[in-house]
Amino acid sequence: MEKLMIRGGRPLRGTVQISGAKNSAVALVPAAILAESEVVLDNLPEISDVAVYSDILRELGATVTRDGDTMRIDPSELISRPMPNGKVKLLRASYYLMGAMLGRFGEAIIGLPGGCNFEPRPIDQHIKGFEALGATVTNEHGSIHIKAAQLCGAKIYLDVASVGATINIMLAASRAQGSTIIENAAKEPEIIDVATLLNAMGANVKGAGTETIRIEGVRKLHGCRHSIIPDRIQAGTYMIAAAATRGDVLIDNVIPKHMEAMTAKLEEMGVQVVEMDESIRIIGSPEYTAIDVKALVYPGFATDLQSPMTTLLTQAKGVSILTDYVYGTRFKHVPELTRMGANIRVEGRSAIIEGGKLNAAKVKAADLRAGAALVVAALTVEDGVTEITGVEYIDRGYDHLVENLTRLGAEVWRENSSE
Ligand SMILES: CC(=O)N[C@H]1[C@@H](OP(=O)(O)OP(=O)(O)OC[C@H]2O[C@@H](n3ccc(=O)[nH]c3=O)[C@H](O)[C@@H]2O)O[C@H](CO)[C@@H](O)[C@@H]1O
Ligand SMILES: C=C(OP(=O)(O)O)C(=O)O
Repeated sequence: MEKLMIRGGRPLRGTVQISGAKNSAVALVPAAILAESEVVLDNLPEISDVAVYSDILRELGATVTRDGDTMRIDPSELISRPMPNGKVKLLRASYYLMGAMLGRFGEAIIGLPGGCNFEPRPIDQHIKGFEALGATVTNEHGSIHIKAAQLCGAKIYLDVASVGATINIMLAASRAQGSTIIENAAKEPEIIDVATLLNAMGANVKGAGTETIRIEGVRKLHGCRHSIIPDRIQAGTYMIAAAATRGDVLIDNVIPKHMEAMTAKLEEMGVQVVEMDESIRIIGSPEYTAIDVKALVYPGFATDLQSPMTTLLTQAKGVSILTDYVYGTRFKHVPELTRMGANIRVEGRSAIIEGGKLNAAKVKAADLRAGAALVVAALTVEDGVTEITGVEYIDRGYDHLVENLTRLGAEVWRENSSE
């Protein structure tokens, strides 16, 4: 195990390149198994979730090679085989194997997903979708068994606009007979990215990015080449880090439209945000105003940025209230920030944050974005070195974190940890 060591107190300055999006990549890699020839994915992030997913595909018989940020997936020799344990337990998005295997083979046996369990994360809407498409779904000893003699298109209303359920249904429905309509679909940009890949593979998906998605099933899907959209959560984290350290950072390879909620909130606090075509410049200020933030589904403020945003709000004058309407108990970063001197209390789904300076401490990342919150916190600390364990969570989603921060002038390094 490793730990991150950060001596803070330096304003971040310079340019950071944002990699492709984790939450697209972990859907696009399994989507490739629906094709019958090679799929090439460009702008792929170098993160552990993607490495684990490529191993899973190899275990299923696909040929997967990676050269820089390009991955080639040849699924022509893929076999249908149960995946109850092992690597599927390491990441949340292994649930996409359910929709992809179901679409390709009409059956799937997949262990319940792992990843960041900051609160119970049900998959009832995924299952409801597979059943509506004609599959029989059972949970046997913690593995989901799904089987369909013939997938048939259906009208599916999602009780919650779930990103995972929307994508999983799109994957299976793209090979079903007839048309599927998903109502109350999630609208996150990653869903559009998956639809773009599927359509390039020969699928017929319309309406992705709106609350109604129509999928006309096709008999076969073929290989293609696709470039993954930039990671809006990584971009948002660097925007927050630049503001928290009172720095001046150009965040490059972003889609500013995806960052609108974050940009609006930063401006409300007093951060200067300059938008360009594919980049955003953040210019920090000595003083920030306390604000209220509500994490919602897209295009609202992203729940995945809620934890690092909590840290930024510790740098504002006065009391801020941050409420998470997506995950009401996603506050594992709060006790660790408190250990660093933050004044935060959690009430229901809200964190109430009183601004003040943070101190160096030994802290533990309990999940990916809790880790990001601690990294930002450590960067603001003026004296001493902060030690962050649980780095394996951070490595799930931040591509070249140490290199990027070092290039921006931060003092950050990895050490072996016995914890
Ligand atoms: C790999 C990936 O893309 N992960 C993202 C995805 O996770 P994930 O797809 O798991 O999140 P969902 O959009 O499904 O969850 C949204 C809400 O719906 C609820 N729900 C979800 C599914 C279900 O069957 N039943 C149900 O009740 C969840 O408890 C949660 O309250 O979207 C989340 C919300 O933007 C992000 O935090 C994650 O980073
Ligand atoms: C919660 C996250 O991811 P996952 O759904 O893969 O655990 C995240 O990216 O913040």
